[in-house]
Amino acid sequence: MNLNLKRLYHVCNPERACLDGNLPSLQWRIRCIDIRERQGAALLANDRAAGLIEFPSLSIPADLNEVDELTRTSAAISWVAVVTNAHLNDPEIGRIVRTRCVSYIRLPAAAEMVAQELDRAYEMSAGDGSEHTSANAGSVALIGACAAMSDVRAAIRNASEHERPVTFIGESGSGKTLAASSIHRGSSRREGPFVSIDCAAFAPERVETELFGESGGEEIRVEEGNQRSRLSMAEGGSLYIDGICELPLSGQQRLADMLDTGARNVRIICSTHIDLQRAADEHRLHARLFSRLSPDTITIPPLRERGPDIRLLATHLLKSFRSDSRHGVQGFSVCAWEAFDAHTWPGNLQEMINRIRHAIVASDGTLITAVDLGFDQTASVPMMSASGDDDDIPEWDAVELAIARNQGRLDAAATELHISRVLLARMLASDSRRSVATPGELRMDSA
Ligand SMILES: Nc1ncnc2c1ncn2[C@@H]1O[C@H](COP(=O)(O)OP(=O)(O)OP(=O)(O)O)[C@@H](O)[C@H]1O
Repeated sequence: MNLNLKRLYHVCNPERACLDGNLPSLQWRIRCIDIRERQGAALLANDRAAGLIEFPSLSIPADLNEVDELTRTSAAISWVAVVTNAHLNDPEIGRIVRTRCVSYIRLPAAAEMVAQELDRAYEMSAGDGSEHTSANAGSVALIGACAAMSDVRAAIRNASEHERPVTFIGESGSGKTLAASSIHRGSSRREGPFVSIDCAAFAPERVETELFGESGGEEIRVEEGNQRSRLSMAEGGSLYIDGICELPLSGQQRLADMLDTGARNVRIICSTHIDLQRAADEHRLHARLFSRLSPDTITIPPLRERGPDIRLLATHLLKSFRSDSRHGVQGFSVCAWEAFDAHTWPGNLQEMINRIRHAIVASDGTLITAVDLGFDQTASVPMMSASGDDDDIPEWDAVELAIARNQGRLDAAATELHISRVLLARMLASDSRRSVATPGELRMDSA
């Protein structure tokens, strides 16, 4: 027996369930939960588990109380709803889907898509919580799977192999400091110090001294208190100069001199949120420093342009911080995902971290909602599902004819109607004329 099977609870009315052909059979141990036989008992998920609620097979509204109770009491399971458009417009189903489920699948849905959604839900489930960590996000690797972040990682790897100054360009909170430290950690200087200075944090007359030390002297002491300059602290390692355009031009000139002569054993990494050419044109970047920095720049994309990485990062951050939760937060609800996707993230990763940390403490359930995350409301956000648009739905007369012509065989009828068998089964299950259906053919085997 394969002990590594993933647990899936399939909640449905087995007589009307239509997903049997579309559930992943490999790697999963599926248990069918007959909604008619449940009497309020919670499902205990000591291990990780995903759950699938097949709404089209249920009696609506009769079964909704049971589903509400089940998802409330079995919140350790990552629930995925299977719905039709009509279900999404039902206020009670909409509430359950938005606040208790981590995602939903709109019928018709391809088997691969169902498997993908269940995998994702399973990854989010926490089981007994043994994998909870309280990692500091500042110490984590640069997370991201989108093409732009793959390019960034490749550029970082490349920059780790040479000693030329590198400049990161990106919005506030997008990950420039983390990327700079990644270069240092990947370079031959990794055993040396990684020192940073935020030029915007000092008054213009102060920042140069902080960076280089007292002018004219040994460039060691920056003030009476024996404090060393950042350059001397970074000796043998890397110096990250955050906000290079905020360094006064005289300081930029000194930095260009230093790079020209190679006088210090310090690798220079800079960052700015504006384009270098523009900064030079506007005389915010010294011409000589511009020619030193411009050959090696790496642009960090804003979070709003990273597509699916937004969910990847949110999931990662939640795992990092959820041990702070009083209620054993397990994941995000559908409305939270929708809010994530709709938001423009002006504060980028830093904003996401702040929102998730706040939500973990604020949440009084096991799923974080849009409101927990500090988003105003959820109603205006359009519902989005993992599945694509519906097939063209055939007229009822055509459905009845096709079923009659094929002696009740749904596969053959669906082929004739040019729709998926799932859609046909769903139409039969959800319409009052479903007496034409042959329920026996739609049975879901329990495992
Ligand atoms: N791709 C990523 N994966 C994981 N964590 C990230 C990623 N990018 C940024 N972070 C985290 O987000 C936070 C903000 O990132 P960081 O400080 O590097 O941004 P920044 O661009 O330097 O911000 P600022 O311009 O305000 O200095 C940090 O805690 C960092 O560890």
